[in-house]
Amino acid sequence: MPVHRYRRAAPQELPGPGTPRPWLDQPLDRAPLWSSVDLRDGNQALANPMDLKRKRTMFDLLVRLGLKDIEVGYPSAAETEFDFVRHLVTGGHVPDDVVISVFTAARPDAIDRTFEAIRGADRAVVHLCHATACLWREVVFRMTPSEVMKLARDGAERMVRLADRAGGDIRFEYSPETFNVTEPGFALEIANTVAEIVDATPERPLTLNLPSTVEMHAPDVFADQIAWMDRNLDRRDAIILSVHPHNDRGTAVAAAEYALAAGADRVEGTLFGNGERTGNVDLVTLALNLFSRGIDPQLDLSDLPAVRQTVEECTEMAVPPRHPYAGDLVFTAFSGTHQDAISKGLAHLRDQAASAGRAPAELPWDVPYLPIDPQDIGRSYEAIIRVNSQSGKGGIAYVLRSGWGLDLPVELRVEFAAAIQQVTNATGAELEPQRIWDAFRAQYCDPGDWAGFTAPGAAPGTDPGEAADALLAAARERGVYAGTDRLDHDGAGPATGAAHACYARILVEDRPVWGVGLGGTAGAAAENAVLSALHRSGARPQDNAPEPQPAGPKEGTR
Ligand SMILES: CC(=O)SCCNC(=O)CCNC(=O)[C@H](O)C(C)(C)COP(=O)(O)OP(=O)(O)OC[C@H]1O[C@@H](n2cnc3c(N)ncnc32)[C@H](O)[C@@H]1OP(=O)(O)O
Ligand SMILES: CC(C)C(=O)C(=O)O
Repeated sequence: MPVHRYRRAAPQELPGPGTPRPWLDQPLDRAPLWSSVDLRDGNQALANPMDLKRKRTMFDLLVRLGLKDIEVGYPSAAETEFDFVRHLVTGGHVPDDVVISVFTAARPDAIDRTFEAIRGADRAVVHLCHATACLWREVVFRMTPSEVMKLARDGAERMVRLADRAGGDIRFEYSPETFNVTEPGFALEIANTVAEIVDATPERPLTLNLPSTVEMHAPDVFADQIAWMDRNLDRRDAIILSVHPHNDRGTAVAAAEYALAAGADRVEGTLFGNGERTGNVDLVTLALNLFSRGIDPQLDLSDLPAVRQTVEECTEMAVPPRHPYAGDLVFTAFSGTHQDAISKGLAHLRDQAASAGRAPAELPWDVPYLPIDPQDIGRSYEAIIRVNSQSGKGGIAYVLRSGWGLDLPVELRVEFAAAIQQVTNATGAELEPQRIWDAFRAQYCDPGDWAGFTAPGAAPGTDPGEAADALLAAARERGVYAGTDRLDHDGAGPATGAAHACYARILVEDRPVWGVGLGGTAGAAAENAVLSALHRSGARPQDNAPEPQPAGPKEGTR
């Protein structure tokens, strides 16, 4: 690896050692101002940029989620971009509490076209942007620092002139693109200059947006850069300090969280982090990180699967299975010990709720391995536990409980889990819940040759213990000597097609054998359980039975 080709970044100097760095030890305690750039930064990174219909779908979604600050496009870049802004402005599609912003490069033609796009708007933000870092100045613009300063000046002055003429409440955003790799003194000077030109005041603040256009530093270094700007800007009270983290190092979320704690007021990002290269900071993750710590994110993410579906349709890109909060697998455990802990945690929550006379959803969430309750964001418990060779009895029992309402006795769980592990070891693949259920029924709920065997004179609806004893007594008449070792009965879930379940362990020549029965009554379930156990034991009813031998039934333990 040619490591010599890369340089270590000089960290941002903050005055004096021991200067407080609240981002290192003070967690966020409120939601920031959110700004979505899905329709601009997200859109410009798509293979097929959104057409008008997809843009509108995305816009409506952002509004529904509660975004009040939405960058809707780059009107001078393409026809669709321009037309979409006109569609929103002339159609009156921007709700009263939402402000749209439009992006422009610092070029006179681009700025003019941007103002054409928002003509007639009651209010809008014009977002001026150009790179400021040395590499961009020298290689891309081929300009000196003072020429780049002039680019900013000219752009800002032109915006102010056009805004004066436009009428409406037009405000400004300025982004020194590549801020994070710009010399801090130059970034500060150019930001102060723009704030002065637009005459930023607390009543009409400038949004100063500081991007890590290409994320190059660790999150704490970015936070130091933000803190330094926060502490040194001339008109800090007239500035909405915004960050725009990209995710090249995979730390955009951490960088945004630190930057907010370091003094930023606002964060620009996209849903699920779509954007250039590795993407923009993911607003969903940021918001749900706040939510998971008991802070109202001020965004409605209560139906995250629907949000994801719309975003996938608009971007034509899939959210990966491990994506925080939204991915298919992020609330799923395959591994046995995790499954065991999750199912115990869920049962504990249910028990707590029952004893408090409340619904589980009303209690504080504290379930091992699950940072939030999937149901709080519109996800279900269905896929929490999936079974493969890494799974254990807890997970398998969970599948039968959640899908079929069967709560297996612990010893039966162990036995059945061993059978399932043989299958998963052999196939090396996941076993779907339906196949687990099929295997369970085939193994434990089949009376085989004993089907239709009845105890003479047994009344329907008999008590389960009596029903089992009566059947075993009848079996003795047919030469099969067995006694009940254990009998547990319980309700069964609707998916079983029966109201009752019974788990019978009988002793056949001192050999314990489990059988499971389902039935419309507890007695019928017990009979079916005993018959299945008899069948599993290998014993067959004989027509000419020898003398019956007594067998001592024992009490059930549940
Ligand atoms: C960090 C960001 O995300 S910034 C937003 C980037 N978004 C996009 O690029 C998507 C929209 N597309 C564009 O911007 C297109 O490049 C267009 C259509 C607007 C312009 O296209 P073209 O006029 O053909 O220019 P092209 O993109 O090839 O070249 C860029 C030129 O603009 C200059 N430039 C680049 N960024 C800026 C800027 N922010 N302000 C002023 N000039 C800029 C470059 O130096 C270059 O100048 P040169 O021709 O003198 O060398
Ligand atoms: C325009 C700016 C904010 C940007 O998108 C970036 O620097 O990544």
